[in-house]
Amino acid sequence: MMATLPPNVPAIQFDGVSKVFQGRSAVAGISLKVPQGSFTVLVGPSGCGKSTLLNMAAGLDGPSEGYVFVHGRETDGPTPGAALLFQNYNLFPWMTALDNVAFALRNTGLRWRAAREEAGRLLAKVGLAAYAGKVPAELSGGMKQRVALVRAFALKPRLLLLDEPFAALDHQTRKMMQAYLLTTWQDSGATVLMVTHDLGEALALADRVVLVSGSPGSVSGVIDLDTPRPRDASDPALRAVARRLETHLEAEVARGEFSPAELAALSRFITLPTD
Ligand SMILES: Nc1ncnc2c1ncn2[C@@H]1O[C@H](COP(=O)(O)OP(=O)(O)OP(=O)(O)O)[C@@H](O)[C@H]1O
Repeated sequence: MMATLPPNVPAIQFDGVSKVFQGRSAVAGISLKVPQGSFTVLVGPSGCGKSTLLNMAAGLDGPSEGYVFVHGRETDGPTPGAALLFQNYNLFPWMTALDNVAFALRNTGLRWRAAREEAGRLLAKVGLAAYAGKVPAELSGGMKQRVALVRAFALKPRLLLLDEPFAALDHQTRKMMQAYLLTTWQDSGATVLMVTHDLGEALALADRVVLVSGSPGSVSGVIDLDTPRPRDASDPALRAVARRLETHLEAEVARGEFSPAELAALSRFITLPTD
């Protein structure tokens, strides 16, 4: 069991963090606090260092300068209690979807039988009851991603690091997975740090949107959202935040931080879907 932290200690703190790869700076001078239990979303153009920040929070890589603290401790190797979800699933290829999830549940202390029952219930929640007995090679990319998210939550992480987890999903499945993520996060008390290229998704889910821009990347804006969820696209408070985001991004284009094509790709989503 992990010790309870005083509530004012951030789940993640980047303190003056820079990262250099082969002489090239990926991020520079990042100072950012991710509050415990928050849902924080990183948004920014391709190559500004969002995945680099997630990797450092996961303890898979260390900063070249500055400090990364997770749950009050400086990172030094894989972060205990953190689950990472990238786009490449990382499911065990020889195990069925059910056993991939049950295996994670076993790590939380359940016996196989109870773990399999619970895994079946969780897979049903994301529309995969009929696919529980399939191995990953028999599943579509979107299905594998759903299994991977269910498995990540089954580990009961204190910190969930998500790198564009829904990018490969169709609109309907994406909505379902966003709803699943939101309710599971609300029930778990975990901290979520998620990268997305979809501003509508950021507005629908986040407590806090962190804008990263430039090369090397740095934090160019932080927008807090406190409108209740599920969020309504016609809510004037949400509209106001969407406008602030748009204004911010337009200023970034004017400064050459984003290309107009990148802005167009981001803003495609800024109008919140109504369903
Ligand atoms: N292991 C590595 N070795 C060398 N360069 C790297 C490595 N990881 C990242 N980089 C470089 O660091 C910069 C930031 O990469 P990163 O993947 O963090 O950006 P990103 O914002 O997540 O991009 P995207 O939105 O396209 O996924 C890029 O220039 C990338 O090429």
